[in-house]
Amino acid sequence: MAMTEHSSVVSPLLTDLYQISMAYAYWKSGKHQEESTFDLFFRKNPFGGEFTLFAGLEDCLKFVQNYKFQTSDIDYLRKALPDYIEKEFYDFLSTLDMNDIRIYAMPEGSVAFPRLPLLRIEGPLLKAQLLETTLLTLVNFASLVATNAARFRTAVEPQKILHEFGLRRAQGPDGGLSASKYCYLGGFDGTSNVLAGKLYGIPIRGTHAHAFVSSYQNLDELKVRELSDRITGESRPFAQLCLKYLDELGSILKIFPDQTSKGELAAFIAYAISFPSGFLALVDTYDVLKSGVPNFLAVALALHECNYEALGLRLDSGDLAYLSLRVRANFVEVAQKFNLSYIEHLNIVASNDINEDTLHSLEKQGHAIDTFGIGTHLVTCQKQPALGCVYKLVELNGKPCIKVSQDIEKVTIPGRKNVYRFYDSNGEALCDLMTTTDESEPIPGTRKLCRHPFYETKRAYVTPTTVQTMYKLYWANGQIQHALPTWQEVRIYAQQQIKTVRKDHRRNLNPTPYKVSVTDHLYLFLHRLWMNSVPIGELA
Ligand SMILES: Nc1ncnc2c1ncn2[C@@H]1O[C@H](COP(=O)(O)OP(=O)(O)OP(=O)(O)O)[C@@H](O)[C@H]1O
Ligand SMILES: O=P(O)(O)OC[C@H]1O[C@H](OP(=O)(O)OP(=O)(O)O)[C@H](O)[C@@H]1O
Ligand SMILES: O=C(O)c1cccnc1
Ligand SMILES: [Mg+2]
Repeated sequence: MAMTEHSSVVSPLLTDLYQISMAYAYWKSGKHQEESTFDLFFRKNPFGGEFTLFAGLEDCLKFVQNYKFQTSDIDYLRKALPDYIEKEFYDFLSTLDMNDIRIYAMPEGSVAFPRLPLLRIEGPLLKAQLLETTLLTLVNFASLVATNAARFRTAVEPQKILHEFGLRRAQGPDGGLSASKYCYLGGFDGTSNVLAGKLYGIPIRGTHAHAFVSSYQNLDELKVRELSDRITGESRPFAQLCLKYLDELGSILKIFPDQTSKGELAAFIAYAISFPSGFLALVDTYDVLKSGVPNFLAVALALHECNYEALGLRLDSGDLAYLSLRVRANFVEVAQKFNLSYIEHLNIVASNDINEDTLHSLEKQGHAIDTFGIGTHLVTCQKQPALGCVYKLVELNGKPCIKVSQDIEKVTIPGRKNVYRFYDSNGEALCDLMTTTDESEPIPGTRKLCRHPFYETKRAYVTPTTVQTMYKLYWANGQIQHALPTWQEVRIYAQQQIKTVRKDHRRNLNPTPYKVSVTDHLYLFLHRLWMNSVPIGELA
């Protein structure tokens, strides 16, 4: 399945009023058919980093493919817009489609850098203009949260499992669903969001909450106390077995079996009877080391006697590094005493307000956590709430357009451009080179002058071992031009792309800026146009 389900609110009215106002003014003044090119790009990487993951392309293509003002949309506009809007404009809008628009883009999941167009939109001015806000809203959060997830991913060792638990804290239902989708792209392994699992095929994962533990006061409340042996099918007195093992654990773990919470034990027993092959217990409701872990291990050993293996436990408070190490030490002791080596390797899941800095700190301290469950700070992008993608007109009727600014970073790079990524012999990215579309493609093994777009003295010769052409034509003649990859393939591509970015560009503290350069031809073109666009002052 290439295309995944799409939010139903993504439609032509999901835009800013000024797009429709401009559309009318273009139409009224006879400019609507003029041939335009817009670039969609950002100026600064998020989170103080030096890379961004580009996401949201499939949603953009689906939006363009389904672009149609519904009768109710037109009726609403007639009421909402001024009376003097000519009625023929509404007739024009009601038949509008995006079939003569062309969209060039980087593949979804590409690593992107400032000033590179992520999308290049070409076609009639009115139509290309109408797409601005919706394309931005589809790309900005998707790329931001995917990049956030990728940063969390790089903060931990590759074999660690990351689960996204953010739905309850996300910016509304659509924010939650988008976060689950794009965190998976960024390298998370699963989500607690069940709808995201259904829509996007993301593995759904989860444990249980404190409420399940608190819902039991004591063992008498257990209505079911038996469990059938997985192999023989024979009914076993499961609750009794758990109490027997709890007693044995007293001297091994140096705890008092009578002091563990019996409500907690009852909850674990009930949960294990319900999920004998999927038992993962939340152990911090009362006291992790004196109650939660002994109760958990007692149930795990009883499960073993019934030919099942427990999965692990979750820590949700306290010092996660210290507690995880103590828990692992308990696992090692029990594994040795009972000669059950898998007990040593049971999964330790940690959650509770984890952010990127916590992950880096935990890695430095040393810990025994296998899986991180992360919600709030991941999905709300705590470090930076928005990516600043913009949409700028760069060419009209074959003539380049430039937006000048006092702030050099805000000057747009005019004209239709291509982007090439240069790689060294290790497959690491050296720099990106922007060219005008009439320049020839750079050739691998050939030296090329790469210039900073704005600073004359910053330039270098680069000889790439390989060259990646970053754009593909994705939308033309009213059709998606490439069979789109599956969501799994996009995720794999994103993970491969991140590995091509040198470690010093990826580190979290003061990363080295990646070079985004232009050819000599584009440099001269840009600066000539810039000069011509700025009037010469006169001092009296
Ligand atoms: N070893 C650690 N190093 C750095 N940060 C940690 C470590 N262990 C836990 N944290 C973080 O410290 C914070 C602790 O949260 P908080 O102060 O709310 O305490 P708590 O353990 O949740 O207490 P409570 O029992 O009240 O829930 C969390 O953000 C958690 O991710
Ligand atoms: O901490 P996050 O990264 O957002 O991860 C998700 C959190 O959601 C759940 O509890 P919730 O926060 O609802 O309640 P609690 O903090 O009292 O456990 C869970 O136990 C995690 O703590
Ligand atoms: O499954 C979990 O453990 C979970 C799910 C959502 C939020 N917090 C935890
Ligand atoms: Mg919490």
